[in-house]
This record gives sequence, C-alpha cells and structure tokens, in this order.
Amino acid sequence: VPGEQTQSKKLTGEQVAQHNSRESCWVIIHGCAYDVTEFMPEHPGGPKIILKYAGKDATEEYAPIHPPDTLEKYLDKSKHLGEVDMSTVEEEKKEVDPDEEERQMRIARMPILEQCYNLMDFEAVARRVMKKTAWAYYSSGADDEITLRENHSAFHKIWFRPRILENVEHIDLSTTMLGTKVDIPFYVTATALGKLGNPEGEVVLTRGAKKHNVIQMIPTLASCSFDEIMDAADDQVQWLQLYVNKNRDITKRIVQHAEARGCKGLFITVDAPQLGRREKDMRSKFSDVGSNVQNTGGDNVDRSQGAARAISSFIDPSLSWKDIPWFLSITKMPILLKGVQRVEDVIRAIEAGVHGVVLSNHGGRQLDFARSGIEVLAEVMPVLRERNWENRIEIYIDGGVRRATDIIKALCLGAKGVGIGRPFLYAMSAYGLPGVDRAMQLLKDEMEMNMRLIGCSSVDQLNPGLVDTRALASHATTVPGDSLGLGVYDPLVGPREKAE
Ligand SMILES: Cc1cc2c(cc1C)[n+](S(=O)(=O)[O-])c1c(=O)[nH]c(=O)nc-1n2C[C@H](O)[C@H](O)[C@H](O)COP(=O)(O)O
Repeated sequence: VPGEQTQSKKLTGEQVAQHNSRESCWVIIHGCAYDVTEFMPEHPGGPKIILKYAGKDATEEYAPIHPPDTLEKYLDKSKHLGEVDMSTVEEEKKEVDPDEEERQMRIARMPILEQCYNLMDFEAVARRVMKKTAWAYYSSGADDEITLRENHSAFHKIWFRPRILENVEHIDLSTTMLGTKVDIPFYVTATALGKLGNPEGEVVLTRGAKKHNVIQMIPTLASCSFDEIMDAADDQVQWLQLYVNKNRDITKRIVQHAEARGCKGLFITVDAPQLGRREKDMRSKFSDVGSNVQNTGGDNVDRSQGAARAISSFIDPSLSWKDIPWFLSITKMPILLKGVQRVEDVIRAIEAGVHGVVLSNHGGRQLDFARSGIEVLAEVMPVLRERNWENRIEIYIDGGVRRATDIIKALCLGAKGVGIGRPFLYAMSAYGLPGVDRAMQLLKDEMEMNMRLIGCSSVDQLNPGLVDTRALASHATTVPGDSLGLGVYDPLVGPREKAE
C-alpha cells in the first residue's frame, strides 16, 4: 500500500475507513488491517457480512466464528496491511439494543451455579442468558425437531430391572475408550463454534475434560484453532472429529497433523453430507445482515442454514465406503464412523475395517425422524451378538444424554460409552469452566448413586438383563408443546415483529 504506511507508522482508523466499499474493502481484525476486496466474493458467509464492517473493526463479529489462524491460512500475505493505531479508530456508536439490555438484566439475576442440580438446569439458564443467535445455533434441531426431542425421550421408554442385595459399597465408574482409561463412561462430543457461547471457546471444555479425566472430541468447525485446543490440553487424551473436505489433500494434512499432535482417535462424521435445515438458527440470523437467510441478493453462497452451513460448504457429499481404505492408509489412529444409524451399516463398518462407530443422528440436527442412538443400539447389539461380533469394534452412542441413568442404559445395552454435547455447551456458556466442572461432577454423583441402586459396583457388570426395552420402538411423537417447539412454531415472534 504505497504511501499509506511506512514500516514504523501504523495505519490510522481514518485511512482504513476510506476503504469501505465493494470496490475497495478493508477491515480491522485484532488490531490489524486486511484488504478483503478480492476475497469478498468467495467468503463462505457471503459478502454482505464483510460489507457491514467495511472500513471498520470487525473483531467482535469475526472472533466467535473463525479460528484465530484463519487469516494466516486463507488470506494472501499481500493483503495483510499491518497494524492499526486503535486509538484512532472511531468507536462504533452502539445503538441501544433493548434485547441486549434485557439479556444483561437476566444475567445479573441468573441463579448461582450451586442452584444447578442437573444438566437440564444448565439448559434452562443458558436459554435465558445466552445471545439469541448463540442459543439458536446450539439448541437448534432439524425441521420439526422431532428427532431432537426423541433423542432424550427415547431414554424414558427404557425401564430398569435392578438387582438387590449386591455389595455396592465401592463403586468404580472407570472404563477404557479406544484403550484410554477414563473416570466415567462419557466423552465431550464435537460441537462447532464454541466461541458463540463463551469467548474462550472449546479450550474451556478441554480444561473441564482434564479435571474429570474424560476425553474431548475436537470439532473440525471449532472456533478455536485445532492447535490452540491441543495446546490447552494438559497430559490428556483428545480425539478429532472430521468433516471430510472435497479437497482430500487438505483432509490428509488435517488428519496427519492431528496424529502428529497426539490425537488418539479419528471420528469421521458420516451423517452430514449436507448440514441439516435448522430453522431456529436460520430465523435468529434474519436480523443479522451477515447471514440474511431470506437472501435475495446476488450472493453465490447458500446461507439459508445459518452460520454453520455457510462455513461448511467444504464438506464432501461424495464421501462413500470406497474412501475408507484411503483413510486407513493415511493414519494409524483408530478410525470410527460418527453418525451411523442402522445395523446394516455397522456390519459394513466392521467389514470395512474401521475400529468403531458412534450411533448418532447428530443431536437431531440432520435428518428429522432419524431414530435415537439408544434405539439403534438396541437394534444393533443383538445382531452382533448372534455373529459373535459384539467385541469386534467399540460402539458409542450420543444424543439426548442428560442423566446418568441414560449413560447406564446405554452401557447395559452394550455401548462402550456415550458422547454428550449441548449440556456442556450450555454449562460453559452460562457459567464458564466452573459450569462445565459442576456439570461433569453432577453426572459422576448421579452415576455413583444409580449404580448402587441398580445393584452394580462397576460398569463391566452392566448388561441387557438390567433393562426392559419393550417400549423403545414406539414412536409416539410428542406434540411440540415444549420450549423448543413454541419457539419453532411461532413465526410471528421473529425479530421484525418484535421490534414493532
Ligand atoms: C449441539 C451441536 C451438535 C453438533 C454441532 C454443533 C452443535 C451446536 N456440530 S455442527 O455445527 O456441525 O452441527 C457438529 C460438528 O461440527 N460435527 C459433528 O460431527 N457433530 C456436530 N454436532 C453433533 C454432536 O457431535 C452430537 O452428535 C450431538 O450434540 C449429541 O447430542 P446432544 O447435544 O443432545 O448431546
């Protein structure tokens, strides 16, 4: 940028502000200016969100959605214009947002952490104190959110057949997952965009997992960079969740870097060749020009699924069984398929040589009317036992796990462990690390008590004889009278109407 900045002098806010159009667009991110004029048309989130911040400081909007190394990785060095003297940057006049004022009041009055007695309490608090877009993104399920609700209600169709007069003085909750000893049979599953809920993002979950000796699955679409999350680990085991990129060189680089950094498992997500249609997420984006879901402009990016869809256009819908040998050839990490939803595919996975599966429907965020992981588990294990294959691979489930009894039911039916998503996001968003810590401790306390009451002193004693699953296949879908449903079915409370 000849003449506008000598090596020693920083750019001024005024200089940046002059480049505020499609023809010449500069933005400020973390105190540095970037020329994004040529990049704008390729931005996965579309040009509008960039134009909204043309000539201005975009850091607040940028940080929750993009890992810190994004600009290093994807914007040509010639477009890195150097540091800006932030004292010369005009503060954005923030018009008073009544919603935000109300939210701050709810935060001031939120319950103290000790008043959270179970994982649903964290959801109730998070719904009140999180930013609307963050709540919508985390809580969203696909379409009518039937599967989202079924995931948890399916556990209510399984009843216990507890044993009595067993010595349950000492309870051991520990088990192994892919050879790693963990203190309790759950892991923190991969959930994208952690900084939407907490400015520190996924590293908060890393610290919580360390404290309770559970495993964290690192999401491809994390807000933090992969290396940030690995660096935040303290002698603990982490896995990688992978969305497979159309560009297999990028995928190979990500996988081999994860292995080199010490990841102990590769979980290939197979239930999202396209991200599901999450209307709450889309609706909440309506007021944000950056991902205007009623896109009428000339954008070339389909942003009608909110933020995740926009940043996930790289996902390869052509991924198929024929790719598995290639994955087995590029890494020594155990490979598991995340998002398997019927026994035929579990058998194919075993025959394909993978090391495990996660029976999952992506937390109800993908195909609506997909069955719950726990129901698929009840279908799979008897078929594997018939073939003597139940120990050929490790089988996990996720979706709707909110109580230790849900974990126990899954292990009784043959799961090695369960993945938990939203509860830890809500705990992190509402209370930070102390929230995650308490959520994990509550599960441990519940688990110890319920193991005693079911008459088992260690998880290897859990077996199908301890549960009655006869009601599991009845799919009486609940009328969406619950909080999620009310939000979904009442289009008249969209932001425009609210403002009037
Ligand atoms: C709640 C949530 C889940 C996401 C998630 C983001 C959120 C906010 N994202 S998503 O943006 O693409 O949908 C991912 C993801 O990055 N990759 C993935 O494999 N699963 C993703 N999942 C699914 C997750 O790994 C579990 O399957 C699901 O969360 C388990 O259900 P519960 O939330 O009820 O525990």
